[in-house]
Amino acid sequence: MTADTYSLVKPALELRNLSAWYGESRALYDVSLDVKPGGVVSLLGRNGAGKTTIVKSIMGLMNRREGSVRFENRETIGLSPRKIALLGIGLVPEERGIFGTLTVQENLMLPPVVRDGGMTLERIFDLFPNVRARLTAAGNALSGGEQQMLAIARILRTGARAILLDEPTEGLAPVIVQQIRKTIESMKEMGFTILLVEQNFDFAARVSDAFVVIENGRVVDRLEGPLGSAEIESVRRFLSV
Ligand SMILES: Nc1ncnc2c1ncn2[C@@H]1O[C@H](COP(=O)(O)OP(=O)(O)OP(=O)(O)O)[C@@H](O)[C@H]1O
Repeated sequence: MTADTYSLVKPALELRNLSAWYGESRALYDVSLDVKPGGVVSLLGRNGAGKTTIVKSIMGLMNRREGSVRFENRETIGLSPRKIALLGIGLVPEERGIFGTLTVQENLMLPPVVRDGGMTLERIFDLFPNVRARLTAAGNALSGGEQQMLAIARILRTGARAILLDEPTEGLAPVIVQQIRKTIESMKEMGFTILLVEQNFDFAARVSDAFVVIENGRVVDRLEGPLGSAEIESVRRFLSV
């Protein structure tokens, strides 16, 4: 999507004044951001800034959250994580959630289909040939890259239209990171709404339409891509990367 078209499209995922707590401890303060269909928004920020908490809050995984999280015009505050998933939001968590004693095929088929229009296995195997090649392997026999691919692949099968990716490139070799970049680009072309948490700013800068910078549980900056070199420098300085 070009920067011009991106600015005209209505958001699919809209956060307004989202706040969340771990027990008594407040972790998010009035976070507002939009992600459009076919758009990728990256959450940037140092360790402990609150990026994962935003993703967990969108899925309803915090015991207390306030404000508004709308997906395709439906308010999700007050809904259970299961109902939120049924609306078509899928999470690929940082720890990937692959079951080590199940095979790749079993892991792939595990999440329930939530909506029509999920990707067929054939299409998934086109995107992830490694997943097909390893179908009978146990989850714990996979490399980190293969686990990440499987974690993304199984969400695409469910019919989710918005995908929350928490640090998908963490600990992976550059060649795998490039494969994940291609996957995200294909998902964009297919119109998925993607919210990405990334420590790897170079990676995020390449795939994102917009960036939201988080610090101490608050949005401290918003940038629309593609970034100019001055903006890249200032974000880099902020993140100290
Ligand atoms: N289960 C928890 N209980 C209490 N506090 C938590 C919990 N998980 C995270 N926090 C706190 O919430 C704040 C935000 O953490 P969060 O994991 O969202 O940060 P992050 O930006 O995703 O960083 P990282 O890259 O380190 O995962 C931090 O101060 C963290 O210590």
